[in-house]
Amino acid sequence: MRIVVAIGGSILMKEYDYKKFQEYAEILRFLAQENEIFVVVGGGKPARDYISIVRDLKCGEAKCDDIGIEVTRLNAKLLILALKNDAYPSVPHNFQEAEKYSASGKIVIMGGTEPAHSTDAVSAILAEYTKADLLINLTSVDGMYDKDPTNNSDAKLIEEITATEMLEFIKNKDVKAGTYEFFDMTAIQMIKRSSLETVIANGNDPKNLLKILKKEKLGTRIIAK
Ligand SMILES: Nc1ncnc2c1ncn2[C@@H]1O[C@H](COP(=O)(O)OP(=O)(O)O)[C@@H](O)[C@H]1O
Ligand SMILES: O=c1ccn([C@@H]2O[C@H](COP(=O)(O)OP(=O)(O)O)[C@@H](O)[C@H]2O)c(=O)[nH]1
Repeated sequence: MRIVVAIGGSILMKEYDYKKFQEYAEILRFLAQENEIFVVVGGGKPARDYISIVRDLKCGEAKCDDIGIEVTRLNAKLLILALKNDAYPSVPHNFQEAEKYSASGKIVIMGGTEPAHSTDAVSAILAEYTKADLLINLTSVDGMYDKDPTNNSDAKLIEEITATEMLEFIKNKDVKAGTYEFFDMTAIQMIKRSSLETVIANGNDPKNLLKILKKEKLGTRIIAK
């Protein structure tokens, strides 16, 4: 299968330590034996720290996004280093390069591409661009909830949701650099228009990737309609 995996920056850069990169490298290496794998890496707290400096410098949101992209690319480079020869050595700047690099047979790891969306959108566009069979979005919570589970103890996990319902749910969310809340509009629109089989799950345990591929009931499944 051809699989695009989005790993939230809040997962890889939670503790600023090598262990999570190493754990993901092992799981991705195993999956790559039977599947074609693309990974899109987010920015996490480092991205937000840099973005806040650019914002304070009054450079505008697009320049904030630009710096955020640089951080996602740095995080992608760290995962490439953890994967050693199993990953393509360069971080693609765009989807054409990502597809070209995958011809090497190695795992392609990318970060952001251009302003005004998040790496969730990059992973959905990449999945459409490469006609992937599955898009997996690994985040810091178990999936999509009916409200932010970090601030609401009574938040309930949504096991299945249509892309249309998701668009309705997030339509008033903030789209400033660094705050593409939970899942961004572009990502959902791509999932819908390309009928991308999509699962959102908790990436704190990399082994959840294996459970998803074994079709275990996990996280939130997005029905692309
Ligand atoms: N409806 C929701 N369902 C799940 N998480 C949500 C929701 N609304 C807001 N969030 C917040 O979104 C966070 C995950 O998004 P984000 O911090 O961007 O992580 P990632 O690094 O995966 O992109 C969660 O920690 C949660 O607090
Ligand atoms: O294609 C992209 C990817 C990322 N970003 C910027 O980089 C930040 C970090 O990316 P993301 O939010 O996806 O990281 P994560 O949510 O995983 O921390 C985003 O908030 C945007 O400001 C962007 O402008 N274009």
